[in-house]
Amino acid sequence: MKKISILGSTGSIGVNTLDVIERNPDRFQVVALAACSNVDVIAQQARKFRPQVVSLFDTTKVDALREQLKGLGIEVLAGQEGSIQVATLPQADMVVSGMVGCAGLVPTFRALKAGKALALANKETLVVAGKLMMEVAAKNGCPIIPVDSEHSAIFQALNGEQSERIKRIILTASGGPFRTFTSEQLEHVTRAQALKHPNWDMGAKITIDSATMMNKGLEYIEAKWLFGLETPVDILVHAQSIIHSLIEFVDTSVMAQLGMPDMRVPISYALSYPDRIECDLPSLNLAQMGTLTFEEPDFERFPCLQLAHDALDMGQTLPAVLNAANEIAVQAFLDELIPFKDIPEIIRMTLNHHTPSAVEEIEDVLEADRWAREETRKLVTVAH
Ligand SMILES: NC(=O)C1=CN([C@@H]2O[C@H](COP(=O)(O)OP(=O)(O)OC[C@H]3O[C@@H](n4cnc5c(N)ncnc54)[C@H](OP(=O)(O)O)[C@@H]3O)[C@@H](O)[C@H]2O)C=CC1
Ligand SMILES: CC(=O)[C@@H](O)[C@H](O)COP(=O)(O)O
Ligand SMILES: [Mn+2]
Repeated sequence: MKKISILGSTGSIGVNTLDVIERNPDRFQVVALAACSNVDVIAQQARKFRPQVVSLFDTTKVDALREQLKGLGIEVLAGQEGSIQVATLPQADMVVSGMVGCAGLVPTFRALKAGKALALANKETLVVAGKLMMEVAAKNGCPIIPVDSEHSAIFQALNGEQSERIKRIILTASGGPFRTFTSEQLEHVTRAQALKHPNWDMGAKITIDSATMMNKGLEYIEAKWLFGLETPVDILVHAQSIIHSLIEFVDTSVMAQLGMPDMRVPISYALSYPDRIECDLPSLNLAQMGTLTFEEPDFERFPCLQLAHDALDMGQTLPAVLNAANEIAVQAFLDELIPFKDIPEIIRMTLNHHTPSAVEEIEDVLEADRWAREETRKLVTVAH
């Protein structure tokens, strides 16, 4: 029985993870859950899965959660310390990192420090602190099994081969809801349009990231940390999200992983790796699908792609600043304070205002993150 702690249990990744666990009660057991403020959902999850520990980041909500779980013998914790306890619970064999944004960094890092196997969905942790995360995982012998669909595809296609045998990774992108929009059309897109991903049902932040294609920029950085900074990563637009990514090996042979766009597949794989478990989900029917299409990405219409490439190339604190600026700009767009096209502009300005410094420890990342949030908020206020 594999014992699982879930960071971000109330979100899209968390709920899909619990669905996989519920379908496999003989294999997996939930030992701890953490979320931010969603009392009702985490309480309902706790009543159903009976973890030892639950935690809410929002300390003002904890009394309400304690009230709902009274008499069940479940320990209720709060704040970042609570998330860390969920991430490091001695009984947990594996931690699913499914919080959104840099908020997941410290608990995820602490899970690795505690020697936990990591099922990683929270790509932002690798974007902001890839070097530190990979170092601590290597030092403590912790496997990082990617949950992000593209990185799960690459991991599966690699099938244990050495990364040195990879010629290049081909990271697929749906292109998002605005794949065919002109630059002029992008000036007038609405929040509701941006929240309609063509293929995937996900949380709001990543859905907007897909619309700006910052998601692919973040995934480019994520792939570099997971599969080798020297490995070339090309982005290929594939509107149907059926081929989840490909690897070209040095002999030009190409391996791909395909499947219906359903996160329960990469989640099942990460939880059961190196095994595979049966999933009672619809099979891929390529004949019914008919056509799969491929295009080059457009770095002009989707400037976030270039911003992410440049931030990784320049290194130091720039990826952390890129990420924080993106989180604030995306939230400002969701709050209807700025138009869609301001998202990359505001991120670019924040990056330009930043004096990069070395990242030696997590506190350096957190400091850059704090600075960038404040700077971006000022830019949002000016733009509004
Ligand atoms: N959704 C998907 O299909 C995919 C997601 N990912 C990645 O997975 C991560 C999660 O995405 P998704 O599930 O869509 O996001 P959601 O917005 O749906 O869920 C976010 C989760 O994080 C929790 N959370 C947010 N802030 C904090 C905090 N400060 N402390 C503790 N918990 C917090 C939320 O709690 P609460 O509900 O209480 O606010 C919620 O449980 C992201 O990094 C995303 O890029 C990657 C591939 C696919
Ligand atoms: C499901 C998943 O992994 C998301 O990251 C998804 O890939 C988003 O799609 P695009 O960013 O390709 O639009
Ligand atoms: Mn993805």
